[in-house]
Amino acid sequence: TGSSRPQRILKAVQKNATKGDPQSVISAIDYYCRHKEWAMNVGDDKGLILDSVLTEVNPSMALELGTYCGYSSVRIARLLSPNSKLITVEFNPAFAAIARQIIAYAGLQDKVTIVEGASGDLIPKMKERFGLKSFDFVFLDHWKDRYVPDTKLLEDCGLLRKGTVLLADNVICPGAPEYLKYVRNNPRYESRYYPSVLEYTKAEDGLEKSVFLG
Ligand SMILES: O=C(NC/C=C/[C@H]1O[C@@H](n2cnc3cncnc32)[C@H](O)[C@@H]1O)c1cc([N+](=O)[O-])cc(O)c1O
Ligand SMILES: [Mg+2]
Repeated sequence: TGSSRPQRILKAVQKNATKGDPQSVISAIDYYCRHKEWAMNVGDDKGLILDSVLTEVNPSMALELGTYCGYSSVRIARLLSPNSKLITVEFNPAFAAIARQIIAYAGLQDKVTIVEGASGDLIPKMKERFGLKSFDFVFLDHWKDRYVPDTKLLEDCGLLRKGTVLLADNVICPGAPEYLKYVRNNPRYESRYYPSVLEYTKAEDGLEKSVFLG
């Protein structure tokens, strides 16, 4: 049988990027997915917004839901301060295996922990497993109908603190309408929409940044 799209993305990284250079890994994936084969990475346009929000928050503990090939894990981890960590959750073992190799190729394996499993099962175990109090930053980029239940779960498990920033991909395309309703009409969140485009296309999409007010 042939290769998978994630495997072809890994090959493109190994062929075109420089080991230990996160920016070259990001550029290699963006080039491949823009010119050869589309893939659901947050991409370069929305990636710049992710970078700026992340730099502003400067999280010690970051969480990503939906690793896929690890593109946004690399984008996030490359901007973390020393001793800061990213935990990224992925339930497809094949995708997790590719992401692990791409994150390692970028030289960011010491900053990123990939946890295999379903977010709904793993979130309640995070405190005990990682001895953490709360997350400073959460990037939501997994199945869009999981954004609301997992946000509620993060609240209920005491994993959000006053000021934690949630950043959600695809709130327009494919869309996360229930999530927008949840965070925008909620006194516990201060929400703002960052307009952009769907990765590697001209279609409208954007990121929703929501600050948890405690
Ligand atoms: O569907 C999209 N993303 C879903 C992402 C899914 C990824 O997160 C994992 N996952 C899902 N629920 C999970 C629960 N727990 C753990 N991993 C999970 C899946 O195994 C996959 O690796 C999408 C689609 C488009 N699009 O244009 O169609 C564009 C985008 O930017 C997208 O993000
Ligand atoms: Mg996405």
